[in-house]
Order: sequence, then C-alpha cells, then structure tokens
Amino acid sequence: MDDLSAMPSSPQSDIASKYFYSSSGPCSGTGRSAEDTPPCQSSSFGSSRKRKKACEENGNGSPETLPSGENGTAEKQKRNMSKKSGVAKSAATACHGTHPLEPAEMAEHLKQGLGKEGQIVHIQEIPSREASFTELPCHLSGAMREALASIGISRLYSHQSQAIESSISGRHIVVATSTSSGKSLCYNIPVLESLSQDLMACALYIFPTKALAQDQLRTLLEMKNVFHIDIDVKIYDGDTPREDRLWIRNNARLLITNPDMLHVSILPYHGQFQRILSNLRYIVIDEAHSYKGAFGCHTALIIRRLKRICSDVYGSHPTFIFCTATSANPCEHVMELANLDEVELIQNDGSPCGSKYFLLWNPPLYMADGSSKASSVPRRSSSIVEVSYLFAEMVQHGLRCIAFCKTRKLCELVLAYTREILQESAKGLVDSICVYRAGYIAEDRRKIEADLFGGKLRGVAATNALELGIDVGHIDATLHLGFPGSIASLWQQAGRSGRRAKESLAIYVAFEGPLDQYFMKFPHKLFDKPIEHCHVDSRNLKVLGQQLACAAYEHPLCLKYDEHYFGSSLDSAMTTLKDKGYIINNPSGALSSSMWNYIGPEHFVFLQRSPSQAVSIRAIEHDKYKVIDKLNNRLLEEIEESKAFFQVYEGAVYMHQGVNYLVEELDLSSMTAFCRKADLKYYTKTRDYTDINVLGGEFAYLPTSTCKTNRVKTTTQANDCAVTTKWFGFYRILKSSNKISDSVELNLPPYSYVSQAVWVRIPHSVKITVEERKLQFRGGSHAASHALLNIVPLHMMCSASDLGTECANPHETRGIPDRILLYDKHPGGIGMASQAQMLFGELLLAPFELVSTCSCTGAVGCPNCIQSLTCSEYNEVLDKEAAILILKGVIDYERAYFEAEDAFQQS
Ligand SMILES: Nc1ncnc2c1ncn2[C@@H]1O[C@H](COP(=O)(O)OP(=O)(O)OP(=O)(O)O)[C@@H](O)[C@H]1O
Repeated sequence: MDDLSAMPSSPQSDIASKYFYSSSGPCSGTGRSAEDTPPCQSSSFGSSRKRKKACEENGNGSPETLPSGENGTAEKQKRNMSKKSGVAKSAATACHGTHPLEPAEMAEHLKQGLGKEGQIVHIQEIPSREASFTELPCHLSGAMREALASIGISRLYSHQSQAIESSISGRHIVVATSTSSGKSLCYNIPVLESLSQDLMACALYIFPTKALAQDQLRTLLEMKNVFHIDIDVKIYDGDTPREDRLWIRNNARLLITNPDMLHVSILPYHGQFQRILSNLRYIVIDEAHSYKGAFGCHTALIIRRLKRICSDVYGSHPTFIFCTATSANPCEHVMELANLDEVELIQNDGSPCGSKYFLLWNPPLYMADGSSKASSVPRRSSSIVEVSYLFAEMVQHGLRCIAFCKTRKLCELVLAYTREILQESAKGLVDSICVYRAGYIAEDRRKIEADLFGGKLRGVAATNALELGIDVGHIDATLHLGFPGSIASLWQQAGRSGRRAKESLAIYVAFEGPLDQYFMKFPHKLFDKPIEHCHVDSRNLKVLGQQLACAAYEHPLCLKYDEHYFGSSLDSAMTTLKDKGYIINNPSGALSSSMWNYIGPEHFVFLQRSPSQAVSIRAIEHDKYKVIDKLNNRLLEEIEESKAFFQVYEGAVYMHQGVNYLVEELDLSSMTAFCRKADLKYYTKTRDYTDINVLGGEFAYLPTSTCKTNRVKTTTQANDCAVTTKWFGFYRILKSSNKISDSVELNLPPYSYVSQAVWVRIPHSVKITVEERKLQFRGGSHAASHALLNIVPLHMMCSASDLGTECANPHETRGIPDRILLYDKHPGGIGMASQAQMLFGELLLAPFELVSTCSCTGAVGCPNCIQSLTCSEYNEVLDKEAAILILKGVIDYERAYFEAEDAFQQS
C-alpha cells in the first residue's frame, strides 16, 4: 500500500488549502488536481501529530502532503481533539460560551481566548460616520413622499439628493459611495418620478446577475405598492416565461434585464421593443464595477449597440445612472463602458456607518518536532481550521456571519470543520450554518438567502457568489479566508456586515503564501492603498468584430456615422467582416457614407437567427453536468463541464453541504452524475494532467497600451491557447491512515478549451548558464512561473482561480517549451492574459525581487516565494537558485533587446 504522506512533501503547512485553494482545477502536468479531493473531515483536527510524524519520517520536516480526514464519531472526535497540537487547536482552546456579544466585545473576547497565540497582528478600527441628511426635495410628488414614508424614509442622504437633482435634469451620473449607502434610491426616485409624470416614458435597469434583478424587483414592488401610479415593472431575462414576454414587451415601462438578454433577445429584435426604446428616458447600470474583463468588454459594445439603436432608429437619448461600490476610477470606467464624454461623479457619501473592527489574523507558527536542521523552518497552522473556529465563535455568540472562502471546496471544508466544532461546543447550532455558492440550483440559493434573511440561519460559508449586493438582512461579521484577489473585493465582502449603521467585525485570516503574508506584514498596504482600477477595453478587436456583426444585423453599418459608436478601428473591423462575406454594401453613394447590411453566415440568415446567438459574452460555460441524488432524484448541483471530472466520475466521493455521496453512474450523453449518500472510509482524488498548447502567432488581444505608456517594454506575447486536461485514474485514500488503498483507472474523454496565454521565451543562453551550474532548468522555470503567479494579484484584479501556469512533475516526458507562461483558466478567456501582457515588464521584476530577497535557505524555496498553493504537482520540481538565474536572465535579455532596438532607431 502506498503511503501518500511519504511522497515528496509539499512544504506548506496548510495542506488542505492545496486541494481547495483553486476553484478550477490544477495548473498543468501529470498528477493530482486541486479540485478533485473531497474536504477532509473530522479527524483532521486530531491528526497533526500523525501528519507531522509522517513528514519527519520523510526527513524534510514539512507537514503532511495530504489532508487526512474522517467522518468520525463524536467519541473519536474528542479523542482526536485532545490529541492535537501545533497545526490544529486543542479542545481546551475552543470556546464553549454562548452568551451574546457585540462585535467590539467579540474582538476583545478573541484577544483573550482564541487569538491569544498572537494571531491578531493588526486591528484597524474604522470609525463610525454620522449621516448627512437633507430634506426631501420640494419638487417630489406626494405619491413619492408617501412611498418613501412607507419604507421608513423621511429624509435623504446628501449624495441621494445630489444624484436625484442631477439625473432629473438629464445629466449622466455615477454614484460611487460605500456598500449599503442607499444607492438604489439614487435611481429609483428619479426614475419613478419621471415615469409617473410622463406616462409614455420608460426605463431600463441592467444588472449583472439574475439574483440582483430579483432583489431589485422586490424593492421596487414594495415602493410601487404605495405609489399610486400604474407603472408596470417587469423582469425580462432568461427565466421570464415565454408566454409572459409579449405582454411585457407591450406593457412594461420599467424593464429589468441583464447584458446577456440585451445582446441576444432585445437588440436583435428591437422592433418588438419599439415602444420602450423610443421612449427610453433612463438607463440604470448598477454594480458597474462588475463589468470588467471579457464580460466588461462585450457589455461596453452592447451598450454602444443599444445607444445606436435608440438614437439612430428611435430618436431617443436616455440619461445614464451608474452605481458602483468599489473602484478607484469610477468616472473613467463608466465613460468607457457607455462611451460617454461627460459623467458627473457623486461620491460624497452621506450615509451613516457604524464602526467596524477589521482584524488581520495570522495563524500561529509552530516548529515541526524533531525536524532536521535543514528544514527547521517554522510553519503556520491551518488557516482553514482557524477560520472554522472563528466561524463557530461568531455563531455561538449570536453574531450573524458570512465566512467568505475563495473556492467551493473551501466552503465545504469550513462548513464541515465548523459543524464539528459546534458539535462539541454548542450542539444545537450545528444546523444553523450552511454553504452558499455558485453551482447550487437557484431554488436552493433563494431558500438559503431567505433563511439567512429570516434568521433561521446564523451563518453561511460563501464564495463571492454572495459578494454583490444581494440583501440577506443584517450581518454582524465577515470572515475572509485568504486574500480574495483584489482589495476592492475584500472591501466589497467586508461591506456585507454592519449595514444600517450597526457596529461590525471583519477578520481576514491569512494563508501561508506571499500575498497574504505581505498584507500581514504591511497592514497599511491594505488600508491605505487606493482600491485598484477597474478596466474595460472596448477596443478589443476580437470582441469588436463579433459585436459589429451583431450591430450590422440590427441596423446597417455606416462608416461615417458609426465611428462615433465603435471607434477608430471600425474601418478595419468592417473590412474584416466584408472579407468574410458577412456584410455587403449598397453600391450607390460614396464609400464612407454607404450602408453595409448583414448577410451571413448563410445559416443565420436562413434560420433568421441573429449572429449574437453565436457570441458568448461571459466566457462562462453553458454546458454543465448535473449531480442527482438517486434516492429522491433531487438535483444537488450543476458543475461546469471544465471542472466536472475533478469531482464526479464513477466511484468518486462527492461532497454536498458537508455530506458524502458516492457517484454510482456518470452518463456522459446526458451530462448527469447519479450519486447516493454513503458513509465511506475513504475519499477519492483524480490522477490527471493538463497541457497548454499555445496556438499560432496571432495576438489574442492587441497590446494596445504597451506602446503609449512608460511601462517596462517587453517581448511577451499573448496568444490563444488550447488547454487540455486528461484524467487517467483516481486514488481511493483511507481517511484513517491517509494512505492509498487502491488506484482505479478511468476512461473519461479529455476536456479541451480555448483560452488565452501570456508568455515570454527563456533565452537559450540562460538555459545553458543554469545547466552549467548544475541546477535544474525545469525546476527553475517552474519556480519562476510560480513566483510570477504569486505576485500577479498585487497588480491586477484577479484571483488564484483566474490564472494558472505550467507545472512540472518529476516523471515528465513531454517536451515543454522553454518559457514562463500564465494562462487564463476560464474557457474562452476573460481578458486576463491581455491585461498581464501589458504589465509583464513590471510583473517580471516583482518575482525576481521576491525570490532573490526571500530569506529561506532550502533549494525548493518556501510558500512565500516559489511554492504555490495551487500547484498540481505538490511543488515537487522546484529550484530556487535556478529561478533567480532565469528571471534575471529574461529581464536582462529583454532590456538588452530594447536598448539595441532604440539604438538602431536613433542611428
Ligand atoms: N435616506 C435614507 N434614510 C434611511 N434609510 C435609508 C435611506 N436610504 C436608504 N436607506 C436604507 O439603507 C439600506 C441600504 O440601501 P440600498 O440597498 O439601496 O443600498 P446600496 O448602496 O444599494 O447597497 P449595495 O451596496 O449592497 O448595493 C436599505 O435598507 C434602505 O432602506
């Protein structure tokens, strides 16, 4: 029997994070995935000694290579709890109190109890703010006053008054105030007032998600019920029943929709929406900061299509109202998003807010007993366990809490651990928590939202699916397991607590990794740093080409008039469409003013389908596997195709809301996995590898800004790439011993998708230098790629699940080009590679600094430099010294290349 803990060890202490940190599968290379392992359970609390022992036997002093786990009985659990030390906590540490605490009292309570090992490295007290009220504007109608009174509003916050005045007088505005600052009224008041005064006027609300649309509809209906004017407010999205659609098109005056629906259903058939579009007075775009990457780029062009149809076909010129919570450049961003020359910025927040205690929590260090000298590096205890104890504390002491985790599996793991703690400390509360994440069916999510709102639930472990403004009632505390990818996102999540001026608590628990440890060391970087910029690129040629075909289908294109909407690339983009035979012009008239009609491809015309149906705007997969509980035929989850085989295959142990299921059948044709609850003594994980094949030499995205800024010049390329994952088997691993019981072959089809990669070549001379020094070249390029991956989120809004790299394994036989590469892990790509390309010069300098200044001494580095939590290969093939040589070699080569080029141009 193989002992997995005897494999070359991953030196990170928070081993479970290796499995659960990544939400979208592994990096690449033969071996194990980040998505495939079910969370470890009960005995993991008690197994630290066992795990450490295994590592000591390995001679590297590192903690375990695998999470151990067991759905143990309470008896076993107690035994385990009392055994543990170092990595996990002791039963004595767990708080058994259940008396209610206020957030400030909780901060104090934690200092004395759970956090007394020095975990609290910083407390930022964000002071409360008094409301700045203004009286209701005198021009507001009586009906509006009554409606506001009915929802308890007698005065407005100052920013609300300013927003109402400006938008009623027709100025485009962007409201950029804090979470829960009453932004909805900034648009609901002017829109409802205008629609009640002009009985033909209409408005369009655009939300990025269906859940937010539902939330807004509830609020609007509440107001409308007492607003004695007949305005039909309706949602028009993919869930709207077909039989209701005609009525809505003919009668609704306030239409709530999303960019996807505008793209495929409204704009291509704009004639059916003539009444609404010709009377369109307002366009409201809430959560504007969520429009970035490929989705933002497509949305920017969809809005241009909408403005063109409104203006050129129906003669309407609507006023835009944008709301955004967290962005450093709200005006610039929304002007680009909607192609506006001027937007009034409203950011003097008049809403009150209670004080917030923001704690930075670094899991305690421990020394592996008896470790060898070479590796006697102190490690940090499990962040997942720390968060679980904190979550239990919140729930026990009556603080309604959201524990934000980066991945679905981390959520499941935190839930399982916390339930286990509560089983010991407050048994009656075990069922008062659950998981909230994408993948659950809409009905289950609505139920969780309602239970949280109604107080039936005291807490949820959630992914960022709960980050946007879905109203789940009052939340007292938020926990954040690891850096969520951007400071903006952290604030957005933390903003979920303390709504309505109440005191609140946020605790950011660090993983052992460069980014988290950076913020633990320099808290001011988190609290003083302006929130990142939000970027949308409407000039992306690839997207422009696709969107122009859609625009031509809706209304003939004309170079003279349409450049105003689509920019200076219109000419070349139209030429491409013409060459492909998609558009044809009317031969009469001057070239610049001739009209170009959409004619192809043939089947679209023949089937009367619009080209928009072939253009995906989210780069999110449409195809999903269903997971069905065989016992009652209940749909448990839908998993995106690219991630499905990491979790469901015949024989897999699948986890849902902390319960184990055995997958009995996987029907590939219907994309369904059938499973049954099972009490099993093992968990499973796939054996797989992922290859990245860079396609062609074309730029996937043109490096638009490399030339016009003073950024470090780079020869880096961004290309389309094919990402292919193959699953060749799985292990059954005993929870009790953490040993492989057997290995089973799998016969699953490989999964491929096209995405984008950004990469730089490692010069041959650098490779030779590395090899002459008897260092591992592959270990060095792998380590350099990890270091790069680790620092990217400091420069770009992205998370660990957005980007991957090529990971090396010791048995590699496939030839891998000599390069440092990052690839976009979203099928289709969300523009990450193109963003990284623009920054690549700087991006290369940062990992070089990081690795060359890291004080760790081992050849395989440490989690603060070259090890990666998402490495599918357990960080086995790494060489720190080679990484330094490679990074320096690439930087020097790039510098020399551009110096020579400059000298040539000057001569
Ligand atoms: N002028 C006001 N006086 C008192 N309460 C108000 C006022 N304006 C808004 N509120 C209340 O503040 C709460 C938050 O409002 P709202 O949901 O509109 O905020 P938001 O900024 O849109 O939130 P998010 O950032 O989550 O999108 C609501 O309960 C609302 O009734």
